[in-house]
Amino acid sequence: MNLEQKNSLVDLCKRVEQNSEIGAEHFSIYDVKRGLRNSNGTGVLAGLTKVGEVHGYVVDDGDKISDHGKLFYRGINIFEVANGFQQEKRFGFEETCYLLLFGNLPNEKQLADFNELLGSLRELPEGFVQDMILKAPSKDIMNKLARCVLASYSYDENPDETSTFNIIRQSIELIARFPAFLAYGFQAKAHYYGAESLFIHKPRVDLCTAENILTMIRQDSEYTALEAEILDLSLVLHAEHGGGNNSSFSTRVITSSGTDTYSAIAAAIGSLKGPKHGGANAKVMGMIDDIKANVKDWSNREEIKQYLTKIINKEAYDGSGLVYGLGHAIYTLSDPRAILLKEKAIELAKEKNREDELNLYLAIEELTPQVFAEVKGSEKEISANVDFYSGFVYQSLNIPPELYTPLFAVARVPGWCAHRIEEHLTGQRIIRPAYKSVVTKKKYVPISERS
Ligand SMILES: CC(=O)SCCNC(=O)CCNC(=O)[C@H](O)C(C)(C)COP(=O)(O)OP(=O)(O)OC[C@H]1O[C@@H](n2cnc3c(N)ncnc32)[C@H](O)[C@@H]1OP(=O)(O)O
Ligand SMILES: O=C([O-])CC(=O)C(=O)O
Repeated sequence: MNLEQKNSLVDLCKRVEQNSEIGAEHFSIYDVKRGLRNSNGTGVLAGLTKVGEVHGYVVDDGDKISDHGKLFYRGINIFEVANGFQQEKRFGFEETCYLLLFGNLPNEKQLADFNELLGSLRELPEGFVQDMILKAPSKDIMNKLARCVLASYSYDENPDETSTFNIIRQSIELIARFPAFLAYGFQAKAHYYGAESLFIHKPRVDLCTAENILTMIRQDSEYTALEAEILDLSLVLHAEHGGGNNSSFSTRVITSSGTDTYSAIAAAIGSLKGPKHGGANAKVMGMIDDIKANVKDWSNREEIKQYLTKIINKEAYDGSGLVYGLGHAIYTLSDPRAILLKEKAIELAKEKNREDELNLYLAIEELTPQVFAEVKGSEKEISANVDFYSGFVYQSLNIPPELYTPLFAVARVPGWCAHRIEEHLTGQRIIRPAYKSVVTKKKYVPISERS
């Protein structure tokens, strides 16, 4: 684009800004549920699900009352899910995929068969790595994941059929292949944009999802049992979050049009990438670096508070006014996933000598709600969400930062697929809410008469 074209685009931007102005009063006149939220802060009821349940408050006489967060996968509390497989010293992500997709925990034989099936599907189709990944590397791995999903359409002999069998087949194939999409997308980026040596390790049928990720992203394929165990737990904790989160709702909206699995899952990845959703885990890391660079004494709570005030006042970090990793649409007092990840962060901080850094996270978690209340004069409860400690945990496992949000995507595929299947089986209608037009009616003007 030349300078003249750029300037004319700047003028067009001003025009669209003027033409897009909708006075705040219109939203109350027409009782628009901005962000699909009711006036008391609860979400608009948009559907029914048996996949996941997210509890963050109780409603008493129309008032929203804050509560500690609870998360259920197919009716089972996430704490029980995590304790269950960890106590039995097993990996849990595959069992979680089975639970989310089919509705029940698998017995030993069912889990073994499912693991075998996933193992047999992990390798990418012939030519895929060369043609779809290495020939078009991307600086952003989320973009690469979305493209891998869309490209999978061309490698599927029956991509469009929306029978339950076909959707489940495609879902299992995607769950199996995502670790390779992530690892090879990362290798292509590191090689073509970071001048690193290129290595492509094949997935192994005998390894679980977490182990395959670690083995494929590392040149020496080495990982410790603790690293695999923590990554597996993190995948489990990120696997599902009800039908209303932005990416699962996107999956349901798109599924309701009757389109193919690849289109629906690619859209979900686009949603998850956003900094207010899964992209927040990467934003947290940038924010922590920014705080470290600007707060001289990390143990000085007053200094931290002052900097958080600047962030919320849009005077620091990315100017968005957001303290990333805090706040949630449903959770108020706590996010159960953040509690579990915080436990891991504390363990890892001791082991890796990162306690000073962890103390900074703990201070931000504790002080942000105070600063938020002071600056905004808001009674809204904000607490650490799943994205706050996940980056610290991944960093302690030596996982590169550009993979933090993509790992969230790998984990969420079973959740998205379970919602797609449920929408397909129970939705029955295209999702199509209303938009009230508030534009003044005008006549079409012939081109010769326009100013
Ligand atoms: C996996 C996940 O998606 S978990 C969420 C990950 N996202 C983040 O961590 C980003 C930071 N947090 C946020 O942006 C928000 O808390 C969200 C998007 C997660 C949830 O937002 P909601 O609960 O719907 O709150 P909503 O968007 O209505 O915000 C209400 C007000 O609180 C502010 N607010 C909410 N969270 C924060 C925060 N973390 N820091 C500063 N301000 C915040 C909003 O900017 C808004 O202010 P305004 O009224 O002046 O515009
Ligand atoms: O529920 C939400 O809005 C966001 C979230 O935490 C998730 O999708 O994991």
